[in-house]
Amino acid sequence: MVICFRSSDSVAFSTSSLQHERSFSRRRWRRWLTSAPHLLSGRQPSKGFQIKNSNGYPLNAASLQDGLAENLSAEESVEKRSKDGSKQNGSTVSITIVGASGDLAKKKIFPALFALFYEDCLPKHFTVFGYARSKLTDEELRNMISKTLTCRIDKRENCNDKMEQFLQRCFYQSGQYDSEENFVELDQKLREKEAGKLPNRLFYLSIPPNIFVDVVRCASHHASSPTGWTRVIVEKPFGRDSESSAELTRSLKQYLTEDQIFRIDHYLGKELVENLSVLRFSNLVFEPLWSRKYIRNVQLIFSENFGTEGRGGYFDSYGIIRDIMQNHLLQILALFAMETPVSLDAEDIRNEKVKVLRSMRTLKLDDVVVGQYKGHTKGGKSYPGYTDDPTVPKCSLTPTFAAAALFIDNARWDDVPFLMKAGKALHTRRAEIRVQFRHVPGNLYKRNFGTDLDKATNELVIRVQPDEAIYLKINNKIPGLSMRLDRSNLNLLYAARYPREIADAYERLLLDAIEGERRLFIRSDELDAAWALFTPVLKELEYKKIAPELYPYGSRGPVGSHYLAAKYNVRWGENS
Ligand SMILES: NC(=O)C1=CN([C@@H]2O[C@H](COP(=O)(O)OP(=O)(O)OC[C@H]3O[C@@H](n4cnc5c(N)ncnc54)[C@H](OP(=O)(O)O)[C@@H]3O)[C@@H](O)[C@H]2O)C=CC1
Ligand SMILES: O=C1O[C@H](COP(=O)(O)O)[C@@H](O)[C@H](O)[C@H]1O
Repeated sequence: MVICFRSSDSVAFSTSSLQHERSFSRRRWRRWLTSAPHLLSGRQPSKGFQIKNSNGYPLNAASLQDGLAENLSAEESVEKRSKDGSKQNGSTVSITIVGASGDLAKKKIFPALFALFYEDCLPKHFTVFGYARSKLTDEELRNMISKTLTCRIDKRENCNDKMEQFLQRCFYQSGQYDSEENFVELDQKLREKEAGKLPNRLFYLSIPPNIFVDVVRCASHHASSPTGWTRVIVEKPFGRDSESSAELTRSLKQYLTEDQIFRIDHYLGKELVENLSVLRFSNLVFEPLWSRKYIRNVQLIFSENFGTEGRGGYFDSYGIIRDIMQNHLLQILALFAMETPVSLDAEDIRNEKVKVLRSMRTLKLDDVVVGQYKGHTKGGKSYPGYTDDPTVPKCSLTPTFAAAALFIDNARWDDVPFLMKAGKALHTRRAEIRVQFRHVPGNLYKRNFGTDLDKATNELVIRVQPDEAIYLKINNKIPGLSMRLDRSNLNLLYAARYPREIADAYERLLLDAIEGERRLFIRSDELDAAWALFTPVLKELEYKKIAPELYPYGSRGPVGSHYLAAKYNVRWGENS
């Protein structure tokens, strides 16, 4: 039996307005109950055994018992807790991917839904709808997505059967994004498939941002669930600056409440980013060191070894700061630097993230370096420059690389540089967090390190991708009769420790959205704080027409980033 037991599994039993829905799926209840027979028998669990959600909260056993006391089966008990508590013939979830013909839908969303289906993590009754302007039949949609579905290396059993079963649950509706009529048609099709069950509806906006609001208007007027929940996943970019982001939020909130909006940042769904809080808050050896007292600097590094080919049209009006720094890297920074949340509830975590973001110093132009890749020939192969893309203006000043020094003006992080670096068309593909610790005061072994004491400091590296790993650089003695020191890694390499494929970030996030878990989605005040930090410098770069430093495709990026780091006595981590 495949057990769908993820690290973000959660039970929302809080009574706050944002959290009062019962977000725990029936299938997962059933599995937990099966794995905890004492709950059914009424026997006390053996010492040390406690059912918990992934956030570490004990399950509200009393609530479970309530249902059981009425002689309801576990499943019926959960059913009874469903939103309207009515005696409907079960509930169903319809997932509509708006922009189903697009790159993200094909590359990530359909494959993630299939992976969830394969793992038995989707509700028993679910339907997937593709919606876009392209004229496709159900069969054509199935054919299109079947090409992108894969089974994990270690999960191939019945793969073809499972794919077929999944595809049979996929349907297509062609329509315009601003046509009320077309959304009425979608609603009719959704109703048909929902077949009288309590309908819950999730819309995934996998479309260019200029049509978000049209879709939300039409969907909320004509295709939202009449009795169940309706949620909307919104893809980035959430605006270009503070004003446009606030405007987007205002427009969406004409039709949706904040708790219906799931702003996705897929980096928050990555395994090693999820693990950040676990590493920090559940290991005594780290949390006490997590401050200016012991940490010299923190580096957040993103690099890709390919350019913007094929996405130049989108990229040129955003650039790397908006594409990567303002969202992915800043979200990681907030999780890294936040104070201990009151609990692992979504609102408690997001409250702490907002506090960090609001304590940050607005970024200044002096603390930013921008670059743009140029064409390069290596080993007889030619790589195009950014402006060689026909969808990019020849005179574009859009940065494809940026480095920035950020500061958090609070007691914990006062004066600690948080250096960010993000770039396209660099020498390697990598995302990592590097924490460089201070020197050991009065180090007895300092003579053994020569003059460069920086080389002797500890460094913790959290490699988000590829080859997920957490390693700590330490000093040790080389075995032998002389006293010679060496640098070694205490290394948790995920591939060695957990020899199974790591789930894609979109799987975790889709499942969370289906279950109403908001912890990994961006709240509007977080977004405002993130834009407040970057908007002035983005405007200044554009207003002053700052020319980016050119760097060759496949290189390590502009040397300017090293000067920026040096200004704060920082050396970028190895290989970056
Ligand atoms: N692709 C990626 O890797 C990532 C994408 N995103 C975001 O996800 C969203 C979707 O991305 P992606 O799939 O790449 O986008 P696409 O450009 O592939 O667009 C998705 C679909 O939207 C429709 N569409 C495209 N352009 C227009 C237009 N100008 N007016 C109306 N409809 C249009 C097309 O469908 P049809 O013509 O059939 O209606 C297209 O298939 C975007 O917001 C993007 O920023 C975020 C992270 C990564
Ligand atoms: O959001 C984005 O992310 C991708 C990188 O995602 P990854 O999961 O492959 O690391 C990036 O290529 C793209 O430009 C950006 O919009």
